Amino acid sequence: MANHFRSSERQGNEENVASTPLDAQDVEQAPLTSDASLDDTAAGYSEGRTGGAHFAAPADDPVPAYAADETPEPSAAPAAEPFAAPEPEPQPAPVQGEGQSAMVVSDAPESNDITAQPGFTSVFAPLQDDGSQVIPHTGKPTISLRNATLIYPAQPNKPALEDVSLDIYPGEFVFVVGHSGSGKSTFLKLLTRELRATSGQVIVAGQELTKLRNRKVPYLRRQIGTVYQDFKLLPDKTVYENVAFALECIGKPRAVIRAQVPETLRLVGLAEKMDNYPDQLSGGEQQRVSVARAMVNRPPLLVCDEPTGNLDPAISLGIMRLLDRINRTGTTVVMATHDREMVDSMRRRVIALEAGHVVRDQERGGYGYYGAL
Ligand SMILES: Nc1ncnc2c1ncn2[C@@H]1O[C@H](COP(=O)(O)OP(=O)(O)OP(=O)(O)O)[C@@H](O)[C@H]1O
Repeated sequence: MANHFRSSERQGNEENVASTPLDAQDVEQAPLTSDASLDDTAAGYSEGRTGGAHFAAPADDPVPAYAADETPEPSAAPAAEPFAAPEPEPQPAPVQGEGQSAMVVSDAPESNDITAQPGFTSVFAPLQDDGSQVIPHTGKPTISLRNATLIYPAQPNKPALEDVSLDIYPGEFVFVVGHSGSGKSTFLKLLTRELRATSGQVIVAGQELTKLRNRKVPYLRRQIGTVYQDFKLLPDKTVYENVAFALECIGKPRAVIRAQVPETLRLVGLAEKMDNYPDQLSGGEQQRVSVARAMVNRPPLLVCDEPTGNLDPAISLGIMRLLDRINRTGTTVVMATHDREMVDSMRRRVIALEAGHVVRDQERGGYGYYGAL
């Protein structure tokens, strides 16, 4: 969606990061409530996981300083709780199928699943389900699709998504899985209104996106943080400037930017690298910058498309810890991924797509069997 957010040209040197402690893990504990500007915006944000974060009313937003289709993924919403959830205790591996909802259409056996083999220890074990991860499906969903279909003009006879109906509630952490080409990215693009559904309804933050006027799209996107596999950092801006840019685009005052950007960079463990350029960072660090950029204005919804796709497992764990903590403050997270091990370890809600259809929607689900992807 952010077509002027160019991909950085190198993925960075992972050795440096692999050997460093997961500093995000430590700094993530730092509360984000120390500056008045954040406190000012705290009203309207609900507390804790079960309540989830609320969307700000678009009408209250200032006029955007950019055109709809030039928008980076600005994020604007009231400040969340500090990202300071306690680390969950390691739990015994959950039973496959536990918590499975009635909506399961198919869930093929996982006989090739190395994670099911005796003695296997996941790098994501620290993120294992702590039993508190099922969000009640009550109240107003953050995301609601009703018979949503998306047909690309280049593929008129093969809908990329067809007749998809589902609800995602505030505070949920939802993995979207499926074969390459199954429709995961298309689904995420419907949520951010990068694409408009061909038919059906897509409601995000109480707005029907198929009817939303283009000029209103920036207001929607302020409330959605986005994280992509290829980071999409601006190579000619420093770490600080990359994060600040998201706030500048939505007209935040300089004083707010000066307070909020360093605080967020501290949160993701990059306080020391504020003046570096993206090509001076490892891949994991670049992704932490993009998480910081997505979260700097505390959006109630975070949409992630393969955020760990370019990272090795140890670095991915650092990013997932960060996203997990963000989710535990009440932010709804929807993440497309091919990372079987991560999904199997975390046991959150899993929505599986096949050829544009939802074939499984499972609480505390596993990755499922998709063969080579
Ligand atoms: N711009 C486009 N024009 C035409 N067809 C498209 C376009 N983008 C995607 N498609 C098709 O839509 C279907 C779904 O693609 P999508 O990118 O959503 O899949 P995906 O599950 O995200 O795949 P991957 O895991 O490889 O990223 C595929 O058949 C793909 O070829």
